[in-house]
Amino acid sequence: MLLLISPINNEEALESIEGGADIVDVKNPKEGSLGANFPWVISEIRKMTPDDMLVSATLGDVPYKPGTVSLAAMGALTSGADYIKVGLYGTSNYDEALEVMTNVVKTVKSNNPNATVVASGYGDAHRVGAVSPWDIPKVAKESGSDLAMLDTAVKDGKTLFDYLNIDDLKKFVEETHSYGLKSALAGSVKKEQLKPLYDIGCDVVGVRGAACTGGDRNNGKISRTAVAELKELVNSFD
Ligand SMILES: O=C[C@H](O)COP(=O)(O)O
Repeated sequence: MLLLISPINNEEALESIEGGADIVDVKNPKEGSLGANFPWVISEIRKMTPDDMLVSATLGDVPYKPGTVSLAAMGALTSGADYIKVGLYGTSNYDEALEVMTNVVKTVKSNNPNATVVASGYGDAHRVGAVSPWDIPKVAKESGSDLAMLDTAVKDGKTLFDYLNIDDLKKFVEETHSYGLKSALAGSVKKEQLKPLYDIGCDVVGVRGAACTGGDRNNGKISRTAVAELKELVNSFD
């Protein structure tokens, strides 16, 4: 299981790299759960990240505006991201989510066939009127995305496990795998929740809060010690 860590700036990116993250996921929590950061922040982090380490960028908790989101995808790509994550927030159903993702995939793959596209839904989609988490694997598959992901839309201390139990998450991972895609799970994931996610075959776990000082995704900062502890724990499962 790969460890994706979400820094907001160069300083936190360095901590993520030194701590041993597998994927450095540039994000801007001020703009939401999958808030987008600025192109120059993505470029700077790409420059400081070793070539063999993936740099991910979130396009935001995106609206149902396929053209706008496609243009954002192009921006992330040209800024150096290898991994493009789309938070399907403003898409309220399967068709809308598929339309957005199909256009993002077209944009990304026609410019860099090796780049990875992640279709992300939310375990608590019902709280914000977003597309159901159960539609995400099929949206990922039909759009040509590489991963189906779930995070949480509202960061109020509740975790992904407050909305989906381990059997639900297993179903999500298995459906995703049945399409030949990889799965990613996030949402205020705690240290003790890593093993259950590993056991159900989750391919990528996304973390910010648990990698920050005080476990606080907003007021804390990513620390290399916390990242290294998470990484060591994940490695111990193999
Ligand atoms: O992609 C993963 C997110 O950054 C998770 O953040 P969080 O652990 O604070 O919910």
